[in-house]
Amino acid sequence: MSCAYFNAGVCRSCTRIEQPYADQLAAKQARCATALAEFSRIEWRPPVASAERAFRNKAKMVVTGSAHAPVLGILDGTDGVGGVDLTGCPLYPPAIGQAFAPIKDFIVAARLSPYDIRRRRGELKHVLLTASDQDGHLMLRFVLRSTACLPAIRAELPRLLAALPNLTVVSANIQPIHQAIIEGPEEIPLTEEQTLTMVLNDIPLRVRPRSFFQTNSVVAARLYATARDWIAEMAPSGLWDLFCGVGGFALHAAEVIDGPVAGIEVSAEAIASAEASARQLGYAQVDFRALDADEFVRGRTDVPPLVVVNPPRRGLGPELCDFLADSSAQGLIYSSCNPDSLARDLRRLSGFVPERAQMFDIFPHTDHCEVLVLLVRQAD
Ligand SMILES: C[S@@+](CC[C@H](N)C(=O)[O-])C[C@H]1O[C@@H](n2cnc3c(N)ncnc32)[C@H](O)[C@@H]1O
Repeated sequence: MSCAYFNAGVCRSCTRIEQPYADQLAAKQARCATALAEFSRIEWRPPVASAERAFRNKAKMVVTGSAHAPVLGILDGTDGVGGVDLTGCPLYPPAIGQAFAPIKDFIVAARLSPYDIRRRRGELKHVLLTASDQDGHLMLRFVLRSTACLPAIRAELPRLLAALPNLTVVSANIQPIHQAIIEGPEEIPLTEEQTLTMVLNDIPLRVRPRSFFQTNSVVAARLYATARDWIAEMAPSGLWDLFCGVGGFALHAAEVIDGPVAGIEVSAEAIASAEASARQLGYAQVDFRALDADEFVRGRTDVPPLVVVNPPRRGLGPELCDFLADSSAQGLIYSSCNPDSLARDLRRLSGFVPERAQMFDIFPHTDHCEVLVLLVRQAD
């Protein structure tokens, strides 16, 4: 695949884009297999490929330029003020690509001055845009230094909503800190609707402004469907989904097992979304709770036969690994976005043998990927 931004040397985010996609996939698979080489019983299933373009459901654009001529893209790396326009990035689907021009018009009309990192002046830091694949509905978040320009945003918003009829969720995130972190803790809704529904394998997953959601919906759907198949094969009488987010694994699991399913996640907002999906699907056997995973497991003896875990990049950590190793769980399904922390955790999960793994290319043209591993308790 060819990208004009990469070829011009102005964006190097897709570090592997010059490599033919089949070679990228093989290299990524080899890197995962190398990271887990010590687990010799693993049977690797064929990697799951992505579309090469238009696969990203989320755009995170830094805003630079001026209130009269805003630039949406990335910093140009020179003085921390100049930016590169990336609105034609081929990773975005049409629903996202076509929304950038009306959003720029809105920034001009509302006179939102881009945040100037060097002078520490200006208000608008980022524009975050998410699209649902099915209907092209959009969620737009303005990351602002303060609430100062909210009246101007509110005044101009009806015109933006008229220009983008698929724009159903708008919010402002207040990020007063002068740091390279994208989001702050305060989210101010600007539309009544604050949920974007992503339907994956006929399961409605409800994404709110601050929820984690995989950035490649098509490959994420394959990931959840594969986990559901592996769960069905093991036919457990109950299941925990730790780090469940808006409930992707738990809601897929509930389709194929009879017993209780618990989903645990630290974000109360994500849990509210997961509960709403369970209600919509009529799944009374699924119980979602907003808790820290370590806290949830501490002292428990009622561990179900199968546990699904999908932690952030840092992995499970020693406490959770030791708890699971000492528990009565007979199987584990570990979905990881970091083969290194995955390998470290697998080493610590004594008593479990990794038997099967599959790589899902959620992030084409980069070195990142998702790996799903099935671990089975070893007979004494
Ligand atoms: C990689 S995401 C996975 C989300 C979900 N399984 C999915 O498929 O979208 C990791 C999730 O773990 C949550 N998380 C982070 N630390 C946590 C903790 N200590 N306890 C419980 N959940 C946590 C994050 O909020 C995030 O939703």
